[in-house]
Amino acid sequence: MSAGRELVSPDAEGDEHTIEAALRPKRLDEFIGQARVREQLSLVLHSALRRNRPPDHVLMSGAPGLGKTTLAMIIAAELGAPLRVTSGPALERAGDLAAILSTLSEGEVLFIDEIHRMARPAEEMLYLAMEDFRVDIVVGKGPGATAIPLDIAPFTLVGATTRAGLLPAPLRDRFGFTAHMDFYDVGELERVLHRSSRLLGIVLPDDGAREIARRSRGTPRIANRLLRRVRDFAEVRADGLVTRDLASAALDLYEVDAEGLDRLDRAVLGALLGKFGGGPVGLSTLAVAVGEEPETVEVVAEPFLVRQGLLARTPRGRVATAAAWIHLGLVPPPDAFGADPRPAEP
Ligand SMILES: Nc1ncnc2c1ncn2[C@@H]1O[C@H](COP(=O)(O)OP(=O)(O)OP(=O)(O)O)[C@@H](O)[C@H]1O
Repeated sequence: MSAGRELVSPDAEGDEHTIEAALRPKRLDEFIGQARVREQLSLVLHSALRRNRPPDHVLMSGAPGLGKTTLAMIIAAELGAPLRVTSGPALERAGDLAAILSTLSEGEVLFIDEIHRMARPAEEMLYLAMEDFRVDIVVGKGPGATAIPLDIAPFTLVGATTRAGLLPAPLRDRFGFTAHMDFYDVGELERVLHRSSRLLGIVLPDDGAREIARRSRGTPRIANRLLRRVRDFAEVRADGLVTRDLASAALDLYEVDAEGLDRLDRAVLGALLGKFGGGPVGLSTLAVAVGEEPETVEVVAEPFLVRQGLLARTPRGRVATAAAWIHLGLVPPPDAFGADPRPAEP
């Protein structure tokens, strides 16, 4: 993987997990942005605390790196409850989930990341556990198999998914509250950066913070990562002060462009324009053209490109907008998606 690609990938890599843990807000009032989600969640949690009951199960959906894991930890901290963490791909068999559910303590928060990737038998076991705090342990095989019901302690499930649309309806319906996490705006990312720079001991003037925030793809994880790379650059090439010009030079070096597009984003747009005349083209064809998995293009690149108004999803396939042509320094054809249909002024 190239340096540029790693830098703006929204997934955490290597030592980053340790640094992320140190930078995570621990309580709801430290959590920046997502105002609506914060307010809704605060009500859910406080009313549960008043009733002295575990709150409803919570589903969080949104792109990688927006703070879903952080919020799950905050939920447990606000409830004063222990937290158990697992992920959909780790739950291959019903027994994997039964082992966790049967050892939960009362009120514990169970966080399942990537819940849409859980295997079917585990998913079915989860329905009953969420609704009735019960699991059926199947003993034996074939016609002689019997299900032994086992009560489990009332718990709160917090599920996270980058693809809410892939969750089967019976699972989605069992969550009492769904938090839709959106990309952060530049102002919110500036606050994330100021907070992180204080924790990391980096001197970050406002204009430097703004420049990094603008290029962070609306994602706190990327903002924190760019901050560290810009800090390295500032220490080696300057006096450590992260000014706007310095941030801009550092991020140019790392191939993060002025709108925060990374190599994959530019490859997707470049293929769309260069190979398919702006589209429409199907997701898998586009993914093959850039040498990536369709899921990577769909989950990592597309949501940001759509949000930036550079790509549109249409019933006939992916289409580059007029703004995409302009972003890559090209002249959009008159029939480009989103082009102004009026003739130019004489
Ligand atoms: N609202 C926020 N305020 C401050 N920092 C945040 C916020 N949201 C996320 N972060 C920072 O971004 C990093 C990534 O967040 P987190 O791991 O919670 O994302 P995620 O959505 O769970 O990602 P993934 O789905 O890829 O695991 C954390 O280190 C955290 O410090």
